[in-house]
Amino acid sequence: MIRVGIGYDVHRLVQGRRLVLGGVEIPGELGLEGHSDADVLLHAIGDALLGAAGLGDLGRHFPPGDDRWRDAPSTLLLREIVRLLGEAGWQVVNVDATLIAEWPRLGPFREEMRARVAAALGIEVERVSLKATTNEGLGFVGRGEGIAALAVALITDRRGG
Ligand SMILES: Nc1ccn([C@@H]2O[C@H](COP(=O)(O)O)[C@@H](O)[C@H]2O)c(=O)n1
Ligand SMILES: C[C@@]1(CO)OP(=O)(O)OP(=O)(O)OC[C@H]1O
Repeated sequence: MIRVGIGYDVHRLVQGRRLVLGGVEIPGELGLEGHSDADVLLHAIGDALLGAAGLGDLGRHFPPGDDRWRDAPSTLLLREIVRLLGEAGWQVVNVDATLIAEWPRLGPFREEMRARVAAALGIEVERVSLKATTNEGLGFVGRGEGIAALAVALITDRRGG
């Protein structure tokens, strides 16, 4: 059995917050607002994995009112999601995600992000694909008010997937 899931997330760019994307802190004046570290890329990947397994979404497992997740690294959330999938008999085959942001450019950070995502998921880095696009100056992403991310994940119940 294999199953596929999709994830989407958005966080607002604000002053006075760290910018963490794909588990990597990116220097700059603006960061993402949220209850956790607001790593929008990892949240999209986490939702895709939960969706593939039919296990709901991030808010179900990590409620925003719960102090345990305040400023929590989203790599921790991903590890917990992989644990939940494992309990249900699933393992990750691959993930593919797209960052939608005018800034920062993904290029300089892509390989470090892939390595961190792969480590959090417990899979080889070759199974993690990270891409980016701008929003061509359009809408809230285009105005630099926020960053969005989309992800797709494939999971299997077979060892070695
Ligand atoms: N935050 C981003 C956005 C884009 N890129 C790279 O630029 C290419 C062109 O983007 P367009 O939105 O103009 O199509 C895109 O394919 C990415 O390679 C990026 O690295 N980081
Ligand atoms: C990750 C959680 C954890 O409290 O909070 P946020 O960092 O605000 O992220 P979001 O994607 O808005 O919602 C999911 C939450 O469960």
